[in-house]
Amino acid sequence: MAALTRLSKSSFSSLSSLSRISRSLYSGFAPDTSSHGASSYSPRLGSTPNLALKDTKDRSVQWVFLGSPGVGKGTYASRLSNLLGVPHIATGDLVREELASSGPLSQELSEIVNQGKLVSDEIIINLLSKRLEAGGAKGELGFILDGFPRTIRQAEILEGVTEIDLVLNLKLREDVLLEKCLGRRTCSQCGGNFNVASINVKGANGHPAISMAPLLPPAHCMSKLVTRADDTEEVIKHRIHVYNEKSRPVEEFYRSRGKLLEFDLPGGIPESWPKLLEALNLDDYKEKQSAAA
Ligand SMILES: Nc1ncnc2c1ncn2[C@@H]1O[C@H](COP(=O)(O)OP(=O)(O)O)[C@@H](O)[C@H]1O
Repeated sequence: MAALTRLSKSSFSSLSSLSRISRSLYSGFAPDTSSHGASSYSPRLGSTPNLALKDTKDRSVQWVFLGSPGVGKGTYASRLSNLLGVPHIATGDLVREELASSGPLSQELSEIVNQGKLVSDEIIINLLSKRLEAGGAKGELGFILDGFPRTIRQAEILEGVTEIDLVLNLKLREDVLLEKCLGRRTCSQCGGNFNVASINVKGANGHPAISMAPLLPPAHCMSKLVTRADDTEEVIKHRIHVYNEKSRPVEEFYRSRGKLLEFDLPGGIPESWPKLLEALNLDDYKEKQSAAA
């Protein structure tokens, strides 16, 4: 009980700080339609008939990416962030930065992350608030959030402070998720993310066959590849379990608000990226942008 009171008190202060940051982030800036054209953008509604998008004239997109560990949230969020000119904010990256900083939280975080558990809502809200504040100071507008919200409580806090336009739910078979996580590598020098897994899974139980070529690094990164400490088989399985238990309900949270766009990945990047752009009604986005310029 005492812990609950403590959590709600501290979450309240984090919430007001996120709220304050969010307000300062979106007020006082002139809309910049030159780089991202958000004012004219609205996804096709095919698979989500109730998707009701806010008119985003005064700011850029505010999207959330959901999906199990290993599904490719980072890959596609980062590509879309480049395309739309909005920051890709991954709370997993914020946690890893904090871990690497050897700050006061790093020991506590490393134990939680390396066991595949979720960091407390309070810590995550704090890290995210700081990131949004830094972005606000640089004039960032809009965001693509990856890995947040991961609990209903985080979703409620986010809903209390700002409007989310679209929630993209990326989906992939669970056996493929495990292989993909085991194949993840990062270049310790340039920070690039790669995947050495070569996936060829036959169709079974109503699931179609799926093939994904590895995403190999350039030769100069090859000798500098590292594996995340939490990408061991045991920890990945636990993270997938935690996702199903704690984060799956977040899908329903947004589905019931008509904001969820489901996307089944048909394969690797070459097959999935064009189909994703099509699902988001962004397939001719670049052409429209240059025609309007
Ligand atoms: N929104 C969040 N809430 C709680 N913990 C989080 C959140 N985002 C990231 N984390 C922590 O950081 C770890 C790594 O996150 P992430 O890079 O998103 O991994 P993945 O999606 O591959 O599981 C998570 O296992 C969790 O411990």
